[in-house]
Amino acid sequence: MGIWRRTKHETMTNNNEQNQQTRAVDFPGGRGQSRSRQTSLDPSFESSCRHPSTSSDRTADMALSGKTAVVTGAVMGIGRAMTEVLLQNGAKVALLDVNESEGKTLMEALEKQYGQGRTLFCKADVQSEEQFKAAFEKTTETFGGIDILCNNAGILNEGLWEKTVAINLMGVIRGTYLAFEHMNKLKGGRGGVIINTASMAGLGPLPSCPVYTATKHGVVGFTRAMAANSALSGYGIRVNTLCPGFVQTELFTEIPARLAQHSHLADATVQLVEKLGTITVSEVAQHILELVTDETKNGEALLVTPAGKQYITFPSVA
Ligand SMILES: NC(=O)C1=CN([C@@H]2O[C@H](COP(=O)(O)OP(=O)(O)OC[C@H]3O[C@@H](n4cnc5c(N)ncnc54)[C@H](O)[C@@H]3O)[C@@H](O)[C@H]2O)C=CC1
Ligand SMILES: CCCCCC(=O)/C=C/C=C\C/C=C\C/C=C\CCCC(=O)O
Repeated sequence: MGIWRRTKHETMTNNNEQNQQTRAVDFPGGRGQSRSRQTSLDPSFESSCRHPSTSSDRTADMALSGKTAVVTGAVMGIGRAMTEVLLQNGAKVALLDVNESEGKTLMEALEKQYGQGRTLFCKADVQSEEQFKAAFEKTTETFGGIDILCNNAGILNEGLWEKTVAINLMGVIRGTYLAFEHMNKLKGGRGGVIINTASMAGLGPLPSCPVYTATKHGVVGFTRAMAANSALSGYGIRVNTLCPGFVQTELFTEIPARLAQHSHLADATVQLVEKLGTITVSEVAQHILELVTDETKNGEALLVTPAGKQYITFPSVA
C-alpha cells in the first residue's frame, strides 16, 4: 500500500521517451474525424489576476510564438508540465487554478525562467461560470486573444462524486463552450485548438473509480462530438483529448481515501498500477505539442502510457 503514500516530491522516473512509438489500437466505442474581446472585469476578480508589465521577444521563431494558451489546473502536476511545454515552445500562458498562493509563486518562477510578460495567473474554479469567464476575458485583455485551451483541471474523489462530475466533466464542457465563443472564426475569432485531459479511464473501466471513469468517458465522447461539430460547422477550432495512464502526481496519492466506498478495491488497483506502470508529468505533457500544432489532428484520443503513445481507433457506428 506504500505506493499510495508518495507525494509530489517523490516522483517515479520512467524515462522511456526514446522507446516511444505511435500505434493505432482498437477500443470499444468509432474514430473521430479525423477575437479578441475587451470587457470590464469584476473588481474582486481583477485582484486575483497577476501579470507582469513587460514582455520578451525571445520566442520569435518557436512553434507557438505569437500564440496564447490557457491551462486549467496549471499549478501542479500535468497542468504545470503542460504550461512549461507551451512556454518552452514560445506561447504565452494564462495559468488558471484554485490554488492562488502556489499559483502566484509559480508565476513568478516562470517569469524568471521564461521571460517577463509570458504568463498570467488567474484564480479560477472551473466549477464557476463567472470566474472561468472572467479569466478568459482577462487573458484576452492581457495577451490579445486565445489560441489554445488545455482543459486539464481534475480531481479523483469517489466520495465527493457530484464534485468529481462538476470539475472533471462539467468544467471541461464549460471551458470548451467559452473557448468556442472566443475562437469561433464565424464570430470574428481566429480559430484555435482545445486539448481536454481525459485518462486511460476514459477508454476502459477503472473498477475502483466508477464515477471518475464515467467523467473521463464523458470527456472523450464530448471531445469527439465537438470536434466533428466544429469541422461540420466551419468554426476553425480543433478539439483533441489526451488520455494518460497512471502519472505520479498529487492526484495519485492517498488513493484508498479517494476511493471511499470502493476502498476495498485498493489492492486490485495497486496490481493494475504494477501491471501498467507509471509515467512522469513531462512524459505526458510533451504530447500536447503534436495535438496543438498538427492541423490534421481533430477528434483524436491520444493514449500515453509507459508502452508509448497510441492514437485510438474507435469502431465506426455509421
Ligand atoms: N495523475 C494521474 O495518474 C492521471 C491524471 N489524469 C488527469 O490529469 C488531470 C490533472 O491531474 P493531475 O496533474 O494528476 O492532478 P494534480 O492534483 O496533481 O493537479 C491538479 C491541479 O488542478 C487544480 N484544480 C483542482 N480543482 C480545480 C478546480 N475546480 N478549478 C481549477 N483548478 C483546479 C489543483 O489545484 C491542481 O493544481 C486531471 O484531469 C486528471 O484526471 C489523467 C490520467 C492519469
Ligand atoms: C487510482 C489512480 C487513478 C489515477 C488516475 C487515472 O486517470 C489513471 C488511470 C490509468 C489507467 C487505468 C484506467 C483504466 C483501465 C483501462 C484499461 C486497463 C486494461 C488493463 C489490462 O488488463 O490490460
